[in-house]
Amino acid sequence: MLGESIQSTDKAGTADISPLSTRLAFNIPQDVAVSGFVNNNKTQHHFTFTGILGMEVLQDEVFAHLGREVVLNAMDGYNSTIFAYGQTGSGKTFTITGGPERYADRGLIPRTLQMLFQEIRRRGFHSAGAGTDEEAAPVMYQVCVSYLEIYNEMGYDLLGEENRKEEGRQGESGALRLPRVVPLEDEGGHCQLRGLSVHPVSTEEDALNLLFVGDTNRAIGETATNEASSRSHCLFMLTLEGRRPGKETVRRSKLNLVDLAGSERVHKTGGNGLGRGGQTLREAKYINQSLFYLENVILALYEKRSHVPYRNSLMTSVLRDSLGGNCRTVMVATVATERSHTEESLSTCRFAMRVGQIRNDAKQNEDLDPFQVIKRLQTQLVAARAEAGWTEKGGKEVPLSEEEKDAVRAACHDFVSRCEPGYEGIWTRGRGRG
Ligand SMILES: Nc1ncnc2c1ncn2[C@@H]1O[C@H](COP(=O)(O)OP(=O)(O)OP(=O)(O)O)[C@@H](O)[C@H]1O
Repeated sequence: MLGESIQSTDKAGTADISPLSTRLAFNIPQDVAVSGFVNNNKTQHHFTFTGILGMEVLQDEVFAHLGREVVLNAMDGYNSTIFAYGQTGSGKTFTITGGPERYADRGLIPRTLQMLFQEIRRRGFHSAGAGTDEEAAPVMYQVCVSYLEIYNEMGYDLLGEENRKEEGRQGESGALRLPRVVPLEDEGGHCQLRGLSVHPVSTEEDALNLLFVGDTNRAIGETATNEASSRSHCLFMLTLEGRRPGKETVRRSKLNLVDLAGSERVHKTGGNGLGRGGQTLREAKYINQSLFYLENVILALYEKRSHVPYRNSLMTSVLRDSLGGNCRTVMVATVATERSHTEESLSTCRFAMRVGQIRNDAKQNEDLDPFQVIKRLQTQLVAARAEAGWTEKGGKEVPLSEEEKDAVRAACHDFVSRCEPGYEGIWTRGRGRG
C-alpha cells in the first residue's frame, strides 16, 4: 500500500486533528460510555497515517495529495487504486465523487479524469526537453471506462444497456433495472467480470458523461446519519493502454476509484432498520458482511497467512489485485469525529493502520503488443519471400508484381516510421525495380 489518509468530517469532536499532520489522537475519558461502549482501558488512542486531511481541506488539495501521483503511476503502466472506507455519512462519496452543489466540490474521479486527459494531450507531443529519445517520443493512449456496482452481494453494470432488463437490479420504484455482472476466475486467479460493459472514451467530457450516467443509476437510500447514503460498493474503473508509435511495447494499467458502502451499526440504522420495507436492514446486513470479509482479507495479509480468503465476497474478489497484489493502492479512511461516532472512528483507524502495514507488489505492466509483432513478422516474411523469389530466378532482375510492390512499400513505410526524429538522413539500399 502506498499509504492511507484521513478525511474527517468534524474538527471539533473527540479527535485531535492538526491539518496535514500524520498523527491522530482520540481522547476518551475513562469509564465514560461513548456511543454504547464503556472505556475502561485507555484514555488516549494514537494513530499514525501518511497524511491527515481535516474537513476544511479543499477538494483540490485532497486531489493533490492523493490523486496526482496515482494518475501518473497509472499512465506509466502501474495498476492503481484509491478506495474510501469508513462509516456511513463520514465523507466517502464526497471524497471520491464529490459534492453535488459546487463545482469546487468535485471529488477524486472528475479531477482524475481532468488530469488524465490533460496529461494524455501533453504526452501526445514530442517533448523536446526530455532526457533520452525514448522519453521524448510521443505516447498515444487509449482509455476505457467501466462502472461496477456491488449491491446486496450482486454485481451490476451501472453503464449497462437497458435492453437486458429482466435480469437486473430492480430499484424501489420498480423502474430502475441494471444488467448483472458475474465474476469469473481466469487461470491466473484473476477476477474477470462477465457482463461489465467497457466504453472507449477519447475526451474528458465523454468520460464525465459516463460518470454522470453511472451515478444516476447508483443505489441510494436514507440512513440515520446520511440522507443520501450509498447502499452499495461502487468501482469506477479506467483501463489505460499507452504505446509509442512504431514501438512494439504497450503499457497497460487499471485505475480503480472505489467508494465502499459505509459500515453502520444496526441499532443506528434508523428506527428498527425496517425503513423502506425492511430494505435498509437487508442492505446493512450485506454491507456489513462484505466489509467483514474485507477485514478478514486484510487480517490474513497483515498476518502473512498462506491463504487469503479473497473469494468470500464479490468485492474482495474484484479488489484482489488492489489488496496485496500487483497494484499501487491508496486508502482513504473517512471518520466522523463527533463523540457519538467514536467507536466506529476507532475501528476505522485500527483497520486503516492494518491496511497501511500491507506491502503490495506493483509491477510496471509492459508487454509486447501482439498486433505490432505480427505486423513486423508479416513484413519480414514478405521481404524474405521477395528475396527468395529473386534468388530462385537466378539473380535476374524481374519486375515486381503489384502485390510485391505493396509489400515493399509497407516495409519502407514501417522502417521510416520507426526512425526517431534527430536522424541526419535515411539511407536506402536496394535492388530490383519497382
Ligand atoms: N469534507 C466535507 N466537506 C463538506 N461536506 C462534506 C464533507 N464530507 C462529507 N460532507 C457531507 O456530508 C454528507 C455525507 O457525506 P457522504 O455522502 O460523502 O458520506 P459517505 O461516507 O459516502 O456515506 P455513505 O456510506 O452512507 O454513503 C454529505 O452531505 C456530504 O456532502
